[in-house]
This record gives sequence, structure tokens and C-alpha cells, in this order.
Amino acid sequence: MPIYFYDIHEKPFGCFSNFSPHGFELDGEWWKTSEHFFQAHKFVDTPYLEQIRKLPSPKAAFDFARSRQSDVRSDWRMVRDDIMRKAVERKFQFNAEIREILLATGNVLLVEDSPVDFYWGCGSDRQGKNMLGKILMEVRERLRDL
Ligand SMILES: Nc1c(N[C@@H]2O[C@H](COP(=O)(O)O)[C@@H](O)[C@H]2O)[nH]c(=O)[nH]c1=O
Repeated sequence: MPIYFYDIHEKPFGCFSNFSPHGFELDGEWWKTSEHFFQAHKFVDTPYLEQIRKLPSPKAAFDFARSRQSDVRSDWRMVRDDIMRKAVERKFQFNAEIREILLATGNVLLVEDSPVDFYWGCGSDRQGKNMLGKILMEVRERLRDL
């Protein structure tokens, strides 16, 4: 049975969402959530990166980036998976309690059950790409081998 996650309040797997409140240090800065890191890195050579880093919530980071769509770096589609990988891996390296939750899922399929996102999640028909689930499974593999 796959594990479907999305809502951060749903235990125990809500912590797999990028909106979960598990911060980490990365590139010499503190990031409140992996969503902050991901959304901030849509921008280069603008103050937006730092502005997003300081926003109080992942939803605020998401909304800020959405509202500046025309300033998103032109190579975003080429780099977004690597940026997501970097944020998610660090989040689970840094937070031992959720690392244990991830490792305890063994080899079970992880799926971001977003009703609207067919790239990071599975979308409303559950046929989407599920890139976030795939990245979590990759990270799980790497952390297991440490
Ligand atoms: N929108 C959303 C989540 N989806 C997250 O939104 C991000 C996709 O952003 P973008 O590439 O800009 O469309 C990505 O991190 C995905 O996991 N998750 C949640 O818990 N709650 C939300 O409300």
C-alpha cells in the first residue's frame, strides 16, 4: 500500500510535505522549511531570495514566488529537481525525528497526494509525475546507506 501524504497536520507522514515546520541550515543560512528554500531559489540576482527566506510561513513563500512568476530564472525547469533534492535531503539530515519516520517506511511507495499538482504530486487523477515522492524515496535510499 502506497503512503499518500499532503496535509502537514496528518500524522505521522505530514512531515514529508515541504510545508512541514522542519527547518535546517543550508549554504550558511537558516531555512524555516524546505518550501522556503525551494521557492527562494526560483530567483537569482534579485533581493527576492533573501526576502523569501525571511517570510514567516511556507505559504507566504509560495505565494510570494507565485506573484513574481515573470522574474523566475529562465533555467528553472532545468534546475528545479536538483534544488528540491538538495532541500529535501538536508531537511531529513538535519531533523533526526523525521529521518526515522522516513527510514521506517522501508521501500513503500511515497506519493504527494496533491489534488492540483501533477508535477511534484500525483494530481487529482493520481497519475501525475510525483516528483516530490520520487525525491523522498531517493533521499530515503541515500540516508539508509549512511
Ligand atoms: N501547494 C502545496 C504543496 N505543494 C508544494 O508546492 C510546491 C510546488 O510549487 P510550484 O513548483 O511553485 O508549483 C512543492 O513544494 C509542492 O510540494 N504542499 C503543501 O503541503 N501545501 C500546499 O498548499
